[in-house]
Amino acid sequence: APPAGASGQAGPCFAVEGPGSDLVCFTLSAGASGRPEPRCFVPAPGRCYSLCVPAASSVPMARLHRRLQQRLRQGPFGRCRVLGLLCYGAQAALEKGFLIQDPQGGPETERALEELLRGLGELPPLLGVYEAGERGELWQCLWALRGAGGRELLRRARVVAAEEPPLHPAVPGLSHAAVFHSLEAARSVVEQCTSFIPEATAVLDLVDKCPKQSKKGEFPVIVIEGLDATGKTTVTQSVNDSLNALLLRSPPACISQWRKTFDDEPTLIRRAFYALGNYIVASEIAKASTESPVVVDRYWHSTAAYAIATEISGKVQNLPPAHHEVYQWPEDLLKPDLVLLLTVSPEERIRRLQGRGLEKTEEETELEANSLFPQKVEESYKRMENPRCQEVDASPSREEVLRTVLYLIKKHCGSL
Ligand SMILES: Nc1ncnc2c1ncn2[C@@H]1O[C@H](COP(=O)(O)OP(=O)(O)O)[C@@H](O)[C@H]1O
Ligand SMILES: Nc1ccn([C@@H]2O[C@H](COP(=O)(O)OP(=O)(O)O)[C@@H](O)[C@H]2O)c(=O)n1
Repeated sequence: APPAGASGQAGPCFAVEGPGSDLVCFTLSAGASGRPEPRCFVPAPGRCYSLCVPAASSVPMARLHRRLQQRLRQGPFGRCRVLGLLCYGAQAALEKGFLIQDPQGGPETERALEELLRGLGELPPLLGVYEAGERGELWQCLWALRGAGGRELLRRARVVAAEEPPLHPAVPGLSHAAVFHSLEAARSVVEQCTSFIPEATAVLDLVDKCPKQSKKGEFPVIVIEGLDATGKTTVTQSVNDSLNALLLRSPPACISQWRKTFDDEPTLIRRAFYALGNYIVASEIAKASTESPVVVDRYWHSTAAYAIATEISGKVQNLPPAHHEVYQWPEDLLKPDLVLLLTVSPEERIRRLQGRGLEKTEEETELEANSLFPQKVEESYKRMENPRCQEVDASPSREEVLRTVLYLIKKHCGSL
């Protein structure tokens, strides 16, 4: 049965993300009874706060979430621990936000949060304040900020522990917020960005110049996928030489100069950019495959696997189950003949990363630091369907990996 909130109606549930691999879940109860509160997230004698915004696939909300995230890293919040928070529930749509743990308590953090919220415009997010009761029980007060420095208490309810939901709360929203299954869906997100990202117009112009519904030519199209430093560049280049093929990559060169700009944007916008890149590459593949075999370094599977792994916090088991819609190839995107997934052990991958010694992006650093992340990317790759990824052990020597890859290409694509 759904939990009863202070109003007696079905209330929201919350999932605190990290720092461990498990979600800490809680819900609200009007009465004094119920299971014990999840102690772990309120540091005694400190205080704890929450902020949430709708996680709908709306550009303004995605930017608001990003803005809050950036502000919570600065100034008066420096002493606080900020954790991801998902608010989900019986009827309500998913909300995403933050749990802010202030180890010292005191009025400064609350004041700073109020100030932050008042600076956000007309309808700022609600502020949740968590405090211990007389018998050590935990209460959540939900405040709406009003004009002239006032605020209104919307609800006061007991915080009680809840079971982790069978499906990670972010899973149902993935197809709208991070994994795009049509050109139109990705295009409309980037279109909403033209007023504040000038490069968005240039990306859309390039996309609109591509012929719609590109069809593959008669030559085979082979995609090479895998985590960073598994050997994709090495393999694609040598396969290319051996087959006299054309080498393409996603994102394509024509939009690569804007990657940094879009990488700094929230997930919704960032993933829409990479999704559009795949449609541009599709038109390049269509053209090239009428003349020679084509080898592609990363394509839709990368876009989807990285998006899923970044959005789903915690352990590998939190990923959407096999055969979920997020793992299905978009119907309007040109399909390759063969997709090979290069895999190496984590230790070997770190060795290759270090050997290469390039400057690292934020995401790549996370890849190394948080071993759950690459596991989730790789597992997502393995769950992809139609076309699926065929795994290739890429730990042997360069020559041997090339031999295996050429053998598989020959087997699947016939004589070249
Ligand atoms: N089979 C292999 N054995 C040993 N080192 C390899 C092998 N394949 C690639 N490398 C090295 O590992 C590093 C990463 O390879 P690279 O092809 O750049 O990977 P990716 O394109 O997947 O990021 C490079 O320094 C490369 O020379
Ligand atoms: N088709 C693609 C290619 C890259 N990407 C993103 O770009 C990152 C990796 O790109 P990269 O160019 O650094 O990869 P490497 O070929 O250097 O390993 C991933 O973390 C994805 O977030 C994507 O989303 N879709």
